[in-house]
Amino acid sequence: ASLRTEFLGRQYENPFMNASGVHCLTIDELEELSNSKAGAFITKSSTEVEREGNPEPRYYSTPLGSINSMGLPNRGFKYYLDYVLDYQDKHPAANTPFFSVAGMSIDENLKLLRAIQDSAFDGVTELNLSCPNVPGKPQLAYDFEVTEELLSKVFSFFKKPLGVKLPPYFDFAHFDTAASILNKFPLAYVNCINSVGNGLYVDLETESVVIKPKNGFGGIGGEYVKPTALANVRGFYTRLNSSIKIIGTGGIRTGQDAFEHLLCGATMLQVGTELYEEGVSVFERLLHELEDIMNKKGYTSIDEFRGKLSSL
Ligand SMILES: CC(C)(C)CCc1c(C(=O)O)[nH]c(=O)[nH]c1=O
Repeated sequence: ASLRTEFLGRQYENPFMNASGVHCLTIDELEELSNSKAGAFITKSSTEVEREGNPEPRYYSTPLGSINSMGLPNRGFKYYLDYVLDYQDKHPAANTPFFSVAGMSIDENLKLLRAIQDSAFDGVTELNLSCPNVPGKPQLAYDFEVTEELLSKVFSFFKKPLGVKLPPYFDFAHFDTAASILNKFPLAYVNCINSVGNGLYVDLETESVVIKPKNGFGGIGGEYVKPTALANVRGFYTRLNSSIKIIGTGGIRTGQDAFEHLLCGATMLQVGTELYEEGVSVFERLLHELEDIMNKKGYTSIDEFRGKLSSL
């Protein structure tokens, strides 16, 4: 079986990549991804100015996944733009890494995207819509009016391939409303899902939370979130114009999880918690496990089953 994947007119050896935020903060980490079996990779969401992020502990592994409140630590926009432009020069034949942006305000997002538009960057840009809104209002992607306003402004000048990273939705009315807004724009893809917001993990022995920021509240990843991730992949796959592709993120720990995301309609697959736990060798394991499942089922390519989930 072949895992070759076409995405936005580019050919990838396989659909696997890191989830933004995991193993992609420094050039060393990015280079390790570049030299791994991952089919593609993406930078940590960046802001204009370097950020230290929240006090530690801010990430905690649990038996079933992870909880994090990193606080958007990153080396600053220029660090990552310099890296991807240098990568383009050094690897002219390879696919350029994806570039993730998470401004702390609408204006900052517009400023960063304008800089990308005006640069020589020829890759794919991911706009993290889990970025904060004005205090007292929910994250951007849960504020439909502001999301539509932002995307209208973005697409008035941004002409390079752009996807959006979405938090999970849990109500069909939200799937419908979000999809009706996203369908208005020439988006390259939606990436479902970001971590499940504001979970809480309790340590029985210490009778305390396990991360310092936000009194222990943080985004949940790993096995906990796979059913929600699959629902969001499927929910948008069945609602969006076929020109808007899906990246599946959330709960991918085995080749089986990867197969399920593809069956629900995903094209690329992002790995977060499992990559954090296992390191970049996770990609070799995942692609072999996915290949084995495809061989057992008699599939020679992913196109034969992508999106073909049956209803009963
Ligand atoms: C939550 C934000 C800090 C606004 C964005 C960065 C981010 C973080 C983070 O840097 O805390 N963690 C996640 O699981 N997803 C994210 O999108």
